[in-house]
Amino acid sequence: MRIGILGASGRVGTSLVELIVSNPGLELAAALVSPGSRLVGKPVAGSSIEYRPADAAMKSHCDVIIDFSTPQASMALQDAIGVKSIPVVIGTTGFSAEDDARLSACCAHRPMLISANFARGFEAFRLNVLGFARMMPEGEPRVSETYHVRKKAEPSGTSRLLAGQIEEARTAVMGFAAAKTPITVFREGDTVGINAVSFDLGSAEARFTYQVHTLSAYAEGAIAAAQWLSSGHREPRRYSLADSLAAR
Ligand SMILES: NC(=O)C1=CN([C@@H]2O[C@H](COP(=O)(O)OP(=O)(O)OC[C@H]3O[C@@H](n4cnc5c(N)ncnc54)[C@H](O)[C@@H]3O)[C@@H](O)[C@H]2O)C=CC1
Ligand SMILES: O=C(O)C1=N[C@H](C(=O)O)C[C@H](O)C1
Repeated sequence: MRIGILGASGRVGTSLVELIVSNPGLELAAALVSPGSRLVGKPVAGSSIEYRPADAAMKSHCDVIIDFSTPQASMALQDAIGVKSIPVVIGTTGFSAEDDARLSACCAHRPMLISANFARGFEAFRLNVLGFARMMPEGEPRVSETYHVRKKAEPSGTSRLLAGQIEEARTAVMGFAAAKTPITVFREGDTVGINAVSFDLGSAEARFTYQVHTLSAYAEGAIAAAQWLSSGHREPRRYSLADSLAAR
């Protein structure tokens, strides 16, 4: 399978490149970086290709593209792909509501799997949190996150996803609009990712914590999703991580 990476010089992109070039069953077809990157034209270690600016995406004959870049770069990739049917896995977070709507519209042309968190086990963590929220809707939820200091101070896509889905679950059970779930943001050193959810029941409290130790957890999950998305004929629509895990 020929994989293109958008954001190839980033934290996750670097891990993706390493995993792909060390897997004989995979081929790195494109390593796409910022147009002004000092890496443009330089060889990608362990491969036969060079780092290329993102607008070279469509000259690379990829079977699938994996994107861990920025919302702006990700949307520019969609414009570059146009109406072509190439499958795309998107890990980039921080999209505006308008961008997210445009991504959904692009799914009319190609299958796209979009997830705020590809790490192994995150889906099980998410489902357990929502299960608790549905069983104990009176529990006051709080979401918190700890990431590396280079991540913006605003809540992560993961926290926004958890907070929003907890609200939806509680509203559905209680029959009236649940309060917004508060999110507390911590930035600490090189912390890869700690996501925590607590439910205060007054006389008791439940806590769920999910910690990612290495960036490869995200990269492994994204590659597995790309293999699923590009295997067999996938209808051109928007897929979630849950879709790929349920069908394995
Ligand atoms: N869904 C998931 O499981 C995960 C998602 N993320 C998200 O992925 C994104 C990237 O995260 P990191 O790798 O930590 O960030 P990073 O800042 O280390 O890497 C971003 C990469 O995008 C590249 N880039 C920026 N503008 C570009 C452009 N115009 N064209 C091509 N490439 C461009 C940069 O050169 C860099 O290589 C963030 O949105 C982050 O929230 C991060 C980890 C896990
Ligand atoms: O930037 C990160 O590191 C991560 N970003 C994603 C997010 O915004 O949720 C996924 C993961 O939490 C790590």
